[in-house]
Amino acid sequence: MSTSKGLEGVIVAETDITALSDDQLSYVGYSIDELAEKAEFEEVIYLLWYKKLPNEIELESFKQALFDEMFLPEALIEQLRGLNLQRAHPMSILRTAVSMLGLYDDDANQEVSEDVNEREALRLQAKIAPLIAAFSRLREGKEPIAAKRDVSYAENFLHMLKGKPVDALEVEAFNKALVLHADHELNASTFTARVCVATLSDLYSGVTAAISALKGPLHGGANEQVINMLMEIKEVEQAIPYVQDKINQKEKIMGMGHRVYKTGDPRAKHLKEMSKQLTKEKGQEKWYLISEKIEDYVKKEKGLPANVDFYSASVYHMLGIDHDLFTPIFAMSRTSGWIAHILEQYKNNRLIRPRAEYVGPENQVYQPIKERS
Ligand SMILES: CC(=O)SCCNC(=O)CCNC(=O)[C@H](O)C(C)(C)COP(=O)(O)OP(=O)(O)OC[C@H]1O[C@@H](n2cnc3c(N)ncnc32)[C@H](O)[C@@H]1OP(=O)(O)O
Ligand SMILES: O=C([O-])CC(=O)C(=O)O
Repeated sequence: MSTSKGLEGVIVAETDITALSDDQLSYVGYSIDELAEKAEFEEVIYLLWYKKLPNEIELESFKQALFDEMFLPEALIEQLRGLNLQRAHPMSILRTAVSMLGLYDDDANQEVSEDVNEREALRLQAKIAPLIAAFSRLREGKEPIAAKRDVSYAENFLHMLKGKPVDALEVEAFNKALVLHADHELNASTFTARVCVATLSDLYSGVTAAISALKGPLHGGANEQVINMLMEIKEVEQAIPYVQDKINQKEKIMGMGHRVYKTGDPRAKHLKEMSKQLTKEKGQEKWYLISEKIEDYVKKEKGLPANVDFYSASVYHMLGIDHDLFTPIFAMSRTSGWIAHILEQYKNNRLIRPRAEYVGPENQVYQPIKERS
């Protein structure tokens, strides 16, 4: 038996959702560069789930269906109030709350089928937006805000979170971030979701498992670490000494490096441009400039490119979003990709059960407890 640490380079599934090759990324054959510039997040969700871009009528009815589910059961809001909202990390709250959402969906008790999955998928994608917005507001002592009819998913989330008007550039930036985070082949959280549902467990279980995996700082949790780093650095001239010191201490620079991309993450340039525009518009260019200095230095010294988590940090900061909500927002977007992969797994399912090579001691003799050292 041969092993591949971290399953690097091991191909474990065929997929028609997302392709990563030669440091390019596409969803169902559409380049991420084009989607980032032109697509609404709702179109991308539809593309990932149904493998085609919707026409006008299909998109309208999909958006309406999402809007119709964009509310939370009252009982769930009451339960959210009782969680340890001030102290628990929002990713832990989200992990628990998405699991709780499943308690209010009768379909989660049904045997897995195409109809059941489709209804659950829509509900979960719709409700995760008011869910994050609601617990964020509740922890600040504010009441949840209802979704607005006839606005995009991106705008609706910002509306439910902030409860005040957002400008067009903010909506554009947020929509772009949602499009860019929507799917990414067999990253750790998506693989986790697929392992979970390959036992024929339900969609809520798959997404809850995926959220748990996304939370870690080597994966989605890195975006919060990036903003913490920028806040610690504070001034542009401190950027290089700070990173030099980290590298000398053999610490990782968050938001840099990637298991698959070696020359660059194709999503990063779009977020970089958004970061540049937003920081300029808001007169806070230093966050972009600090980021750029770190990126250039780590690329030069370690040959590592910025990943998707790097510039999303300054983008979300410019949108006035609490830093500990950055990873939940990643999860909100990635739910679309997790669901696409869960549906693909169900369609062509086989239990995922690899092997491990045993390297521990052998032929040990059981000793009564009193005789053990
Ligand atoms: C959405 C996402 O999940 S994107 C990734 C988000 N995660 C981060 O940004 C965290 C920082 N980056 C990392 O930890 C890594 O680059 C990962 C986890 C993303 C990829 O890791 P792997 O492919 O497993 O690479 P691994 O961690 O083994 O690193 C290989 C070498 O590069 C170094 N390295 C990798 N990333 C970094 C980094 N960000 N900063 C400094 N050194 C790094 C490692 O120390 C290691 O060096 P060594 O060979 O001298 O020991
Ligand atoms: O693919 C990965 O390993 C991590 C990543 O960039 C993502 O999930 O977006």
